[in-house]
Amino acid sequence: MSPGIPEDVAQAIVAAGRRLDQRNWVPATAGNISIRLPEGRVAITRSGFHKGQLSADALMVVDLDGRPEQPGLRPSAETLLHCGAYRRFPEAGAVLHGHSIANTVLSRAVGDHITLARYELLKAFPGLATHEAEVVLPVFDNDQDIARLQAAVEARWDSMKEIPPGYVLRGHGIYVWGRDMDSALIRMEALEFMLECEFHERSAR
Ligand SMILES: CSCCC(=O)C(=O)COP(=O)(O)O
Ligand SMILES: [Zn+2]
Repeated sequence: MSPGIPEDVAQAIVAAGRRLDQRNWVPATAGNISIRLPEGRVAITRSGFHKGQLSADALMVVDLDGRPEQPGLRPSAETLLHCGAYRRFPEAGAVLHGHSIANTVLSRAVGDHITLARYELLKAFPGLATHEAEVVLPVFDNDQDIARLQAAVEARWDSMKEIPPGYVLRGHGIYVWGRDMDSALIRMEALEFMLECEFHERSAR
C-alpha cells in the first residue's frame, strides 16, 4: 500500500493501467496515470514502471506543483502535464496519458491540430449531442523540457474558446482527462477510436 493513497484510488489506477495495456496504448514503460486527491494532492504513477503491471508500490503522491510527498521517490517524468490539467480544470479528477500507434503516427503528419468531425463517437464528449459537431484536438511539438511544454499547452488553452478534454504531443502520445477515472477512460477510448479511423482513412488515400 502506498502511503497516503486510499486503496480504491490505487486500485483504479492499477486497473486503468491494465486496460490501457490491453489496448496496446502503453508499450514498454510508456504512459502515466493519475487521480486527484483532496486538498491539492495527486496520486500518480512513479517513473519508469510498466503500466500494465502496476501495483500500489508503483504509485506516489505529489502536490499540484508536482512536488513529491515522498522525497525519495521519482514521480512520472510528465507529472507537470497532469498538474497543469488539474490546475486549469477544477472538475478534472483523473488524467491519462498513452502512446498509441494511431496518435503517434498521425501527430507526425499534421500541423498544430487534428479535427475530428462527423463521427457518432463525438457524442462521448461533454456538450456534443450530434455527429455534426467537431472536436479540434491541439497538437504540440514534443519537448523534453516538460515545464516549457506545459507552458505551451497553457498558452494554447488561453487562445481557445472551446477546450477539448485532451491534446496530442507530436510523435509522443495523447493526454486526456475526465471528472473521474471512468470518464477519462471513456474519453480516451473515444479519441483513440476516432484517431485510429483517421489513421486508416489517411493510409488508404
Ligand atoms: C519509455 S516511454 C518515455 C517516457 C514517456 O513518454 C512516458 O510516457 C513514461 O514516462 P514515466 O516517467 O511516466 O514513466
Ligand atoms: Zn509519454
